[in-house]
Amino acid sequence: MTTTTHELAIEATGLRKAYGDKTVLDGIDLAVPAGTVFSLLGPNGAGKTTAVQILSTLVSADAGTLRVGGHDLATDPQAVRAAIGVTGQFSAVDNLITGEENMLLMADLNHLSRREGRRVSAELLERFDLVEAAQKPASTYSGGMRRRLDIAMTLVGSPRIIFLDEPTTGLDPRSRHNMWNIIRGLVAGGVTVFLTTQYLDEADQLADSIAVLNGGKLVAQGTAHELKRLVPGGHVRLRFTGPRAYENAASALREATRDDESLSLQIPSGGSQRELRAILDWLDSAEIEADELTVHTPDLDDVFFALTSHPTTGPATVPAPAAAALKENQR
Ligand SMILES: Nc1ncnc2c1ncn2[C@@H]1O[C@H](COP(=O)(O)OP(=O)(O)OP(=O)(O)O)[C@@H](O)[C@H]1O
Repeated sequence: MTTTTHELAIEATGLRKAYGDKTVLDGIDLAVPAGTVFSLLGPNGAGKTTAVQILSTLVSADAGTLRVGGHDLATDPQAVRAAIGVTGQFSAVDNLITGEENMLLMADLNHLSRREGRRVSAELLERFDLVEAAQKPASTYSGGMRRRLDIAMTLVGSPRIIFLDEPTTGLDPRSRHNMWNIIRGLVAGGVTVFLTTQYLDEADQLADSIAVLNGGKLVAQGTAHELKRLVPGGHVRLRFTGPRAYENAASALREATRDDESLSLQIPSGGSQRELRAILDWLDSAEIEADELTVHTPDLDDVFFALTSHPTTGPATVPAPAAAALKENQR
């Protein structure tokens, strides 16, 4: 790590925003360490894009203390703008001109000299595999190429913080994986990435830290691992080939859920080494042999559904035992 958690690239305290009588962000606190990927998740209309628009100076907040790149958003938006790059759902790519012309236009907007602009454009077109397409109009580009060009254009100004608003929506699996590698490359170079996404596997793959937005509040925050521990659903599954062993095990393991058809038992478990050892020790001492043991941990889909199933109830959607589990986990 080249950074410490003391260096926060993005800091928000009490961020509020309402449109008319609709409160979109109802007092949000965020802390994103420099050089990490932070992912904001939430259902459609939760306010993810609004958060990006505010933090990137495009829209003003109603309240809150906000710092981006060490600069106060209220007093020094110009410095914030110089430190960040934004690629959104509505791309900055001009379809009527070529990829290279788009890049050079960006270089002009960033006040690079003609020579420096050409050098940076060529380097980025190469890095994002767009050299062959560089002389063709952007209107002929595929969705994946357009996103790559969009990010390349964002990087012309060498931002240290990048906001990526749903960067892989609509891309095929290969292009999504390409984009993930690009994001990993950016972070390896020390860039901080603020990512909004509706793809939970994307947050799982990329994010150091994830926050779930629902009903105007952050209903959970933590690593993917911590969030997965918030929801029940983790279990160990024991499968037996013979009905005798199955019945013996079922009558002894009272908390297990039976599946008589597949002769399997499901035991609630967080999947820790200690819990697995206890189950194995118990099987040994009861002289019962399971034919298969599998561990199921909840995935981010389980977490998302559990935390965002009540659109209007706000933070109370985090079940108390789950909140305790997270606290325990963070100790
Ligand atoms: N300029 C605006 N004027 C009025 N309402 C707005 C405006 N911009 C956003 N909203 C409302 O604020 C809410 C949050 O919108 P936002 O686009 O931030 O959500 P989102 O989480 O990014 O959704 P999605 O995943 O669908 O992109 C929505 O109800 C939206 O209709």
